[in-house]
Order: sequence, then C-alpha cells, then structure tokens
Amino acid sequence: MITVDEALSQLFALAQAMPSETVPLRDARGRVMLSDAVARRSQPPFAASAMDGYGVTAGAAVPGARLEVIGEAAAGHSFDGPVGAGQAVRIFTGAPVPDGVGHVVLQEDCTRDGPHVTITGTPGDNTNIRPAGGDFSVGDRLSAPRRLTPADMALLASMNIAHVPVARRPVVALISTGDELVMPGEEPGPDQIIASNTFGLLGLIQEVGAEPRLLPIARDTDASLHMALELAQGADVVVTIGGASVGDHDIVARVAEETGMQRAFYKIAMRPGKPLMAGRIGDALMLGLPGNPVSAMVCGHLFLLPVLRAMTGLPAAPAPRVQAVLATDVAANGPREHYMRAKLVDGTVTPFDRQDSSLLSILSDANGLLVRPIDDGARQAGETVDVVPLF
Ligand SMILES: Nc1nc2c(c(=O)[nH]1)N[C@H]1C(S)=C(S)[C@@H](COP(=O)(O)OP(=O)(O)OC[C@H]3O[C@@H](n4cnc5c(N)ncnc54)[C@H](O)[C@@H]3O)O[C@H]1N2
Ligand code: MOO
Repeated sequence: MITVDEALSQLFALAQAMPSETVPLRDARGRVMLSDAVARRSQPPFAASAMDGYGVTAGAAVPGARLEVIGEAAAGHSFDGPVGAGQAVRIFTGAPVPDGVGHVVLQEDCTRDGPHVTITGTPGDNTNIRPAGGDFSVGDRLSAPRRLTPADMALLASMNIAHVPVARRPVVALISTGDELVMPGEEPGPDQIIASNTFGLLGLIQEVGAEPRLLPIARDTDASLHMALELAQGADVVVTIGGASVGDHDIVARVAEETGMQRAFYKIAMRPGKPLMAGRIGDALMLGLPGNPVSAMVCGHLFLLPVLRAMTGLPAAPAPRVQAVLATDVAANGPREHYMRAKLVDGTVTPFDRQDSSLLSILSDANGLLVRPIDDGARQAGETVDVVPLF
C-alpha cells in the first residue's frame, strides 16, 4: 500500500493538461482562465463623481458659499466647459468630473434657488471624486491560472474583455459497477439498491467545472464491463465505482487491464478508500474507486478533484485543509490515514461516532474530514488537528 501523498503525486504525473479554448465571457463562470487578462482600459476612465450633488472648485466647498449653476454633468453626459470660482455644475453619480471641479458637495448639503445654489450643510473632507484609474488602469492584469468567479467575470467585463482563454472542461466518464445497482427512480428488486455514488461523484465533478458523462451501470460480467469501458472512449478521465476489492465479483482491475489499462497503483494506506486503483487507459486517466459510498466520495474529494483541477491548469495541490480544535478526545490511529467524517463549527471539529463507510446520512451531515495521520497517537480535546472541508 502507498500513502495518500504518494498516490496523489502519481496521479498528478499521470494527468494530462487540457488544451485551451476561447469562450465568450458569458460562458466563463467556473472555467479556469489560462493566461493573464490584461485590462484594455482604465476604470474609471475619467475622474468620476461618487455622489449626486454640485461640483464646485476646491475652495468653494465651504458652508454659506452661493454659486451660479452653469450646467449639468450626468453619467454618459459630460459637461465640457471648465468650472471656475463662483460657479457650480449640477452633477450626478458616475458623471465625469468637469475641469476645475475639486469637490462634489452632496445635494443634501445644498439649497437650490433658480440658477444659484447655496451650500447649507458642511461638505467635510471627502471630495466625493473617484480618481481616474482608481480601480485599475490599462495594462493591469488579472493573473492566471484562476477559476473564474462571478466577481472575476465582472472585472473582466469592466476591462472590456469579451472572450477568455480557458482550459477545455475534462470529460469524466462515470461507470458504476454491480449487479445490485439500479438507477434512482427505477424499481429495485429485493436484493438491489440504488446507485448513489454515481450521483455524489457527478456532483463533485460538476462542482469543479468538469463535464461528467454518465454511462450505463456495468453488470458484474466481463462483457458488460468491457462494453462500458468501450463507451467511455474519448473521455479524459474514466472513473469506475465498485468492484475494486478482492471478492469474486470484483473484476474491475482484471477487465480494465485486459482492455489495456496500465496500472500505476492499487491500494492506499487510508480509511476509507483503501482499494483505490489508478492507471492509464488509452489516452485517459483511469481511477477505480471503491464501491462503499463514503469511500467513493472521500476518494473523489482527495484524488479526483485535485487531479481535475491540475488537468485544467490549476496548481497540482492536495485537497485544501484547515486547522481546527478537537471538541472531543479521539483514540490512537492505526496504520492507515483516517479521514473521519466530522462536523466543523467555528473552528472546532467533532467527529461522528459512527464512521462506517456505508453511511451516506452521516456524510451528508458532515462538513469536514478530520485527518488522522498514520499511527497518530491518541488526541485530547483542545488539540489542533487538520480538517479537509467538504462541500
Ligand atoms: N475481504 C475483504 N473484503 C473487503 C475488503 C478487503 O480488504 N478484504 N475491503 C473492503 C473495503 S475497505 C471496501 S471500500 C470495499 C470496496 O469494495 P469494492 O470496491 O469491490 O466495492 P463493491 O464490493 O462493488 O461494493 C461495496 C459496497 O458498495 C456498494 N456500492 C457499489 N457501487 C455502488 C454505487 N454506485 N452506489 C451505491 N452503492 C454502491 C455495494 O453494493 C456494496 O455494498 O470492499 C470491502 N471488502
Ligand atoms: O476503505 Mo473501505 O473504503 O474502508 O470502506
């Protein structure tokens, strides 16, 4: 058995980088931008008013000043002439600030009478003027690689970038295996259960912006699994679920190898998730996940997602961890790294009492995996531990 870290390094070495494609900004949410975006303009492109009010010279922003209103500036409608001593311009939020204006006095601090305005309040030190380029300037960069957030999309739009070079979404073929499985909505026989892992993994794959391809459930026969693997051709990653262990019906490793899979490793010193296998099958990376529902999902978080991120150009890094304070004592750990389903609240982590790898209700309740290193001693409440946050 190899360690989780060793397995992850091998997976990163096996993972192929996705080619770049250009997408319209409207389709860029969640995609990984592959090269720096360079601002094509400054924002704001001109000194802009931050408030509705009156633009006056710097010296005129004093209580009692009475000024002649010589024009109006609104967003999209600038006032061209300069503004001098004794003059004011009616101005609105977002309008270019005319030459000569050093202060925008809030209209709440002004009283208008016909062609004049009197400052009746106290303007204060804030000029209410946003300097040109105060947000960003031409040539400023949004650095790549990065997974584009809604805020990034707004920033790119503001930089006048309409198309973005992004990594192609990795296509992930998902093959559940087992005679006992039926799809949700179907009528299971008395000895059957619903293929749940498929949907948990589908969600994880979607979460990182990859493209799941749900294949029919493969039955526990060579022919059925061969057919499923054939249908997976063209995918960038082939994920099988179940049939990875040592039972008579656990045929995935053998059949995949007959199909040309070159195995990189099999079995990890971890709990849950021990019978994980990986290799290459044709041009694709193959990940054979254990069938126990929680094992499959934990392997999804710890291996599949980091690999998909790396394939799209993000740094090859393990699942992010945070530190938390143990709420309860935990017993010494054994020779496998243990990822305990746990609840993380305000920096304090509590493992669930029941840790069986079949318990999806517990996994659904959990929002973190408490990491117990190999042969870690007993730990007391109050000690600091690592937690992999779940989503
Ligand atoms: N003698 C041994 N038995 C087992 C070992 C071992 O080392 N020696 N390892 C155990 C561990 S750990 C795990 S994990 C499981 C993994 O086994 P498989 O990958 O072969 O999975 P299956 O046997 O096919 O299924 C296990 C369990 O999960 C259910 N399952 C499978 N696929 C799905 C799915 N898509 N959705 C929902 N549930 C699924 C399946 O019905 C079984 O109940 O092996 C242990 N055994
Ligand atoms: O490793 Mo199994 O995944 O412990 O249930």
